[in-house]
Formats: sequence, structure tokens, C-alpha cells
Amino acid sequence: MSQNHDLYTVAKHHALANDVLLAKISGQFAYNISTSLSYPVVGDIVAITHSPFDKIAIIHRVCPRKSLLSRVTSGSSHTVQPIAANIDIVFVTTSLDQNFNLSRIERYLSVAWESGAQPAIILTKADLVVDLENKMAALKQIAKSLPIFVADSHEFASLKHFLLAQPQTVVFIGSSGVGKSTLINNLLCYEAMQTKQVRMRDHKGKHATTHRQLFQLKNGSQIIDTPGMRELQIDVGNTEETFEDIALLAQNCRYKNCQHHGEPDCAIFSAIASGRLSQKRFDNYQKILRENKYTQMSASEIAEDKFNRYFGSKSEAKRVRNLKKNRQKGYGRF
Ligand SMILES: Nc1nc2c(ncn2[C@@H]2O[C@H](COP(=O)(O)OP(=O)(O)OP(=O)(O)O)[C@@H](O)[C@H]2O)c(=O)[nH]1
Ligand SMILES: [Zn+2]
Repeated sequence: MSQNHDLYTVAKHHALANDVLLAKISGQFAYNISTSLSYPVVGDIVAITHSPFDKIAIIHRVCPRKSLLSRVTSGSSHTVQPIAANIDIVFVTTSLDQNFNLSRIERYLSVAWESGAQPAIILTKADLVVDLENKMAALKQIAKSLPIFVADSHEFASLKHFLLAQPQTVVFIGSSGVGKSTLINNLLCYEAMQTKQVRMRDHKGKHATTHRQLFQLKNGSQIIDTPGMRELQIDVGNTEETFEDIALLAQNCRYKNCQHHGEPDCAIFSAIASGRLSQKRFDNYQKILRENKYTQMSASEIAEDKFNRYFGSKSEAKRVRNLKKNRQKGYGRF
């Protein structure tokens, strides 16, 4: 089953993820809920009743879970939020380009272990790897005997083989941009995931019903991908060490608090212009800083921050929306 606000989408049969019912929790169930972990979550198996005369079925209870992936919301409330249940494998996904970072993998592995599911590691963007042997040797030190899959967007046969070997429920966790959606799309062989823009809008409650959270492969294996999972960002910890070159450059900016967004005498800007620093590396650095910031924020704060970054302020977005609405009504101009 999967969730969208108060309404849950429940598959009638475990093996038929596309034959679904809409459902909500019963009053009695809601009354007995003691913590946020008691709510049904994507991947849960639930007991329902459904009258043929009602569009919406009733969920009475959640069956015991064999695993539960959760996150601590570190905004104001610090509650534990369930993300997905009954997962067999948590794939810790990381890219083999310059974002390869052992301490980050370790952090994600600890989240995976915590869930009660079996962790495994996927290394993506193998086409960009430099020095695979050394990276693998270092990784094996922390991964011990965990399975490690190496993939890129064209070659992911070993992973596919693994998923097709037996029916299993899997999730992919890892930092933004490591290639999770690309990999899932490839595994599903079609563009099943929403674009980033659509996912942004999910946070605003729009189009939310179109965001599928559970995808089924032909052999019955299921891939869970929820917005909650996307926000399961882990503090990288040693950003400064990884991006020491950028920190050193930034010391030469005219302003101490330079954001490197076009301020005068920005050393980062000059370094990029002269080719001493690649734009891509700087973009990655900023992305990781954002991820770090997100670990300190609640889901709604993250949504708001992303919204503002993409669309400007809410009042600006509202103004644009009203203009559009008026245009549709046939008056006003856009
Ligand atoms: N070179 C290379 N680029 C890749 C590969 N896989 C993905 N990418 C690129 O990496 C970028 C991020 O990929 P996504 O699949 O959106 O990453 P993600 O992990 O789903 O990111 P979030 O949705 O933010 O969590 C895209 O521009 C992809 O085209 C790969 O195997 N090789
Ligand atoms: Zn600067």
C-alpha cells in the first residue's frame, strides 16, 4: 500500500500492485494510534474491509512489520517518521564520480541496518570512475561481506539479475543526484518516475495522486520510492575536507559572507572563469551544503525551501497563479 495524506492506496493482493483500492483508517484505529510509527506507511500489509457500495475501504490494522525504514525529523518536533515498511533490501546508492565518499556510505549503511532490512551497496555512474580498484578496496573495508553492485545508466545487468532472481521489496537511498531515478527508470524499462519538477509540486499537494510510490517488476519484486525517501538525506560530515580547495578559494572573496552568487571580487567566480575550478564541482559542493541544511529541517520546511529556490517566494508564485487563472477565465493578461 502507499499513502497520500489521509488517503491510502491499497493493493488488493500483494502480487498485483496495480489492482488497487482507496482506503482510510477507521476511527477506532485512529483512536488507538499511540505514535507516528503506528500509522500505515508504503509497503505495509493492512487488514481492510470494503463494502461494494463504498468507494473507499476502511483500514483496521497494520500487520506486524519485518522491517521499517524511518527518519528523525530534525525540524522543531524531532519525531520519528516511518518511511517504508517490509523492505527486504535497502540499496545504499552512491556515485563513483567525485562525490564518492566513504563516510557518507557508512552513514547510509547505518540507516539501512537500523531498518531491519538487509543492506547492499550500489555504485552508480561507473562510466565516470577514476581508479575503481582503489575505491573498491577502500569500500570493502567498511562494507565487509555486503553485496556491492557496480552500474551505470547503460550497464546494470548484475543488479537486474539480482532483482529478478526472486521476488523482493527494495528501496534505494542515497544523496540527491547519485542516479537513483535513472537506475529505477532503467530497471523498470520505462519513464515511470516523475520529473523533478513534478516531485516538487507533490510537496505542494498538487498532482500528488499521480506520484506512485511502489513499482512492481514482472517477477513480483517491488521498488519503493517515496518523497520521504528522497528527503532521507544524511549529513555528509566532512564537506570541508572534501571540498577544501573551495574553502581555501573562498577565503579570498572580498566579503567574508560571500555567497558566490555574483558579488563583486568573488574568488570562486574568478576561479571558475579562469578554469581553475570546474562549475560542476562547485555546483556539487553547493548541492551537498543544501543536503546538509535539509537534515536540519522538517519535511515541510524542505518543501518550502525548494519551492522558494525554484519559484521565488510563495507570494510571487501566487501572483503568477492568479494571473494564469484569470487568463483561463478569459480576462486579464499574463
Ligand atoms: N555519467 C552518468 N550520469 C548519470 C548516470 N546515472 C545518472 N546520471 C545523471 O546524474 C544526474 C542525477 O540523476 P538522477 O537519477 O536524477 O539522481 P537521483 O539520485 O534520482 O536524484 P534525486 O532525485 O535528487 O534524489 C542526471 O543528470 C543523470 O542524467 C550514469 O550512470 N552516468
Ligand atoms: Zn565569493
